[in-house]
Amino acid sequence: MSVQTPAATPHIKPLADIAETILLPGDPLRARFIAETFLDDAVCFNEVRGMLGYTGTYRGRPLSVMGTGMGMPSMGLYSHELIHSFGVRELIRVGSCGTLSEDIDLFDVILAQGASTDSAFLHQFRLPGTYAPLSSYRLLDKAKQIADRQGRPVHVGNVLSSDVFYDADETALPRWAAMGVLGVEMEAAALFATAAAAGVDALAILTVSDHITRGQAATPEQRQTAFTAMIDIALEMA
Ligand SMILES: O=P(O)(O)O[C@H]1O[C@H](CO)[C@@H](O)[C@H]1O
Ligand SMILES: O=c1cc[nH]c(=O)[nH]1
Repeated sequence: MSVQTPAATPHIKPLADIAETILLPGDPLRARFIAETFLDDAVCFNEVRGMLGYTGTYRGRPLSVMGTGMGMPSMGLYSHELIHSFGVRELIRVGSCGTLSEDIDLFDVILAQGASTDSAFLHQFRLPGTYAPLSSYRLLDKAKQIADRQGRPVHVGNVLSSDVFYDADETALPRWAAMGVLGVEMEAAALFATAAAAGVDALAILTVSDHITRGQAATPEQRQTAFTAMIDIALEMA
């Protein structure tokens, strides 16, 4: 199902319909790569601020893909507009992350069951305690089943959505890792909370681009294009 795209929002001027299911990489060039490489009949639906978005089909099913930029505020505003102004119902982040785990290797895939955070983003909901942003169990279970069917091993668990890429406190990440956090990225918690507040489904599928304790890192080109395992799982979610 695709929805008719109404008026523009401050950050999305719809040039075409947006599907009810959307893949959300941080990098708009990764969105373009996914659309041009994997979607049939892909048309660009957004160019505002260079935050490229495309709608096409995958195996005959409508699917959109759009960049979100980096960080919780950016994810917060794009996911809000996609849900509330354009009727998107399933939002699947396809991102990169770092890890400190010796059980996880560069380019491994993590399905984020939950996203802990050091961000103040969740304060807007004024909850009298600590909210645990979770992915949609329906989407998580579906992604795990797709990965199993494809014979792709994945890690499933908690990640950290951090406001800080270059953390002045070098003890922070090891302390999160000691709590079993598998990976660190910068958007999933905002996506999960925004989706939960709106009653729609969200998931984050992450590729490990940095092994922080081993000092390994993907190249900028690999961050744009070499995440095929994650993309193969995400495309089947449509
Ligand atoms: O590769 P993306 O999806 O942008 O995700 C990760 O990469 C960026 C940092 O380099 C942050 O956005 C982080 O969450
Ligand atoms: O937020 C991020 C994303 C990729 N790699 C990291 O180390 N951190």
